[in-house]
Amino acid sequence: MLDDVRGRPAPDSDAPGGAGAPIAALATARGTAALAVVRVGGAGAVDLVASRFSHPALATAAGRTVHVGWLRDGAGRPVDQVVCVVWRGPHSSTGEDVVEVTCHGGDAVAQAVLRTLYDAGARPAPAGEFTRRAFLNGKLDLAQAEAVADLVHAESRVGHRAAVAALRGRVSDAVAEVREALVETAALVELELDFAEEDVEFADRAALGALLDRADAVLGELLSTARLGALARDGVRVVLGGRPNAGKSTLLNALVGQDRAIVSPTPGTTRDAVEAEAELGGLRFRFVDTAGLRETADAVEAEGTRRARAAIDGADALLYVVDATIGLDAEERAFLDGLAARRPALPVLVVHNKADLRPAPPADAAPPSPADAAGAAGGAGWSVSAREALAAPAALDGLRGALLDAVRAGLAGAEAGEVAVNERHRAHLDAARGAVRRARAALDGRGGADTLALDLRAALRELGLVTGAVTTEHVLDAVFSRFCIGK
Ligand SMILES: Nc1nc2c(c(=O)[nH]1)N(C=O)[C@@H](CNc1ccc(C(=O)N[C@@H](CCC(=O)O)C(=O)O)cc1)CN2
Ligand SMILES: Nc1nc2c(ncn2[C@@H]2O[C@H](COP(=O)(O)OP(=O)(O)OP(=O)(O)O)[C@@H](O)[C@H]2O)c(=O)[nH]1
Ligand SMILES: [Mg+2]
Repeated sequence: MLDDVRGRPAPDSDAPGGAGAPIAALATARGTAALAVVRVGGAGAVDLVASRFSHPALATAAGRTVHVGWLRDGAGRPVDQVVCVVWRGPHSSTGEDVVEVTCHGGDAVAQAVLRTLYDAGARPAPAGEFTRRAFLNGKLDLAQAEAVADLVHAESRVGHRAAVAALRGRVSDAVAEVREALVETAALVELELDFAEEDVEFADRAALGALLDRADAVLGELLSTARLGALARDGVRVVLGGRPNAGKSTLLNALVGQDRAIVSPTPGTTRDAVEAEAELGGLRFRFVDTAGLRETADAVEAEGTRRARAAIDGADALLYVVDATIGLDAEERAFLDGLAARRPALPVLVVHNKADLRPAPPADAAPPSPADAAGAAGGAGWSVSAREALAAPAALDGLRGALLDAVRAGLAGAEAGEVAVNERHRAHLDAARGAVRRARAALDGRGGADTLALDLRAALRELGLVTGAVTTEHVLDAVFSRFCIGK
């Protein structure tokens, strides 16, 4: 069942610590730090903090004022010297009264401050509760609220930019643009429905078609950013695969500049997948070293090989490492051809390693081009010495650049716009586009205005689910469960 949960009155209870009591939570990370911030929010928040503050006049403080004093526990013992920032609703981040208590950092102080406030009648804030209230009070729409979680979790420059764009309402604005086109279309179509018996066509079908095409185009643009959104949030998973002893583990260590994976001259050294991260072009790359691919009677190594294949199947890109003194054999070419057939969009770079063991190429030999490198089995690939690169990380810059280019090639320029929708948005936008296209087909077939109207309503509902104009408790729980306590 759909319902608009905004504006619904908060559950009422005046009991201290009860459902209507102010909520309190640590807003900063745990652990040793110079300062920690405890947030208290909801009706009565200012009175509650004032009851434990050395200056009781805090209770009548105006919004956006700062007060220095001592927080005392119920027995009057000093807990900490603190700074209180008072926010009066509706001019606060949540729209309600909020007091921020900045105390000294460290777990013992922050916990003592929290205990004092709970003792005074506050109740612990559930995860995401502050942002949920900001949404319910109309301070943020749902896409903006999600951006708050994305901002906090962003681990790369691109992820940060995408979250800032969404917080500023760029996803919501694009959705609103589609929404307006559809509302206009729907109004014209519904008008026609009312007069259906008189067989009057009010709506200019060409104009309706243009509105639907516009909606389809904007939805397409938004959907094209979903892949960037996934990579910005989860990182780019690059698997290092290849024969045993090709130098995969050495290459992993060289790429991330850390001694992460065990290297040895014995083929079959790596068994479990080993992960290490590095930032490249503003994206977080997660490199995954795997067991060498070969038939083996050793049960443990065979399991490693199975995991290696599974890792390749789940990869965003593959660095296929080859010992250049041996080259690619027929079985490997067949494997890479099969992979290219199964996952045509997977960037695959063939890396010819141990170049130091090969005689230097003639001076006039052309350097490998990214186009060659990207071609799977047939490509000339990249020639590197992972071992030498351990001491000279810049030696791999060409390979890094080619990898980044190959990954970016699959993003259709989405990075430039900064907007990057998340998986939840993608599902609703995709459903909305499906409905828009059904509406377009109904229009083209000069089909009944009644199915057209249904399709338009379905599309509008999906758009509403992105921004939270339409929502359910289930959607809100799914969104806000991703938040940390205190957000
Ligand atoms: N100390 C502190 N820093 C913080 C936050 C906070 O709550 N406290 N934020 C937590 O999210 C973020 C800033 N977000 C905020 C969003 C709105 C309002 C606010 O007071 N809005 C009012 C007034 C708007 C205006 O004058 O422009 C309003 O919407 O009515 C405050 C902070 C990040 N930094
Ligand atoms: N000369 C030379 N030796 C290398 C190079 N890269 C790796 N090696 C050596 O090749 C051997 C195997 O290297 P690893 O990195 O363990 O190879 P691997 O592909 O991870 O092997 P498995 O884990 O068994 O699949 C080690 O003795 C490395 O020192 C290189 O660029 N040049
Ligand atoms: Mg290895």
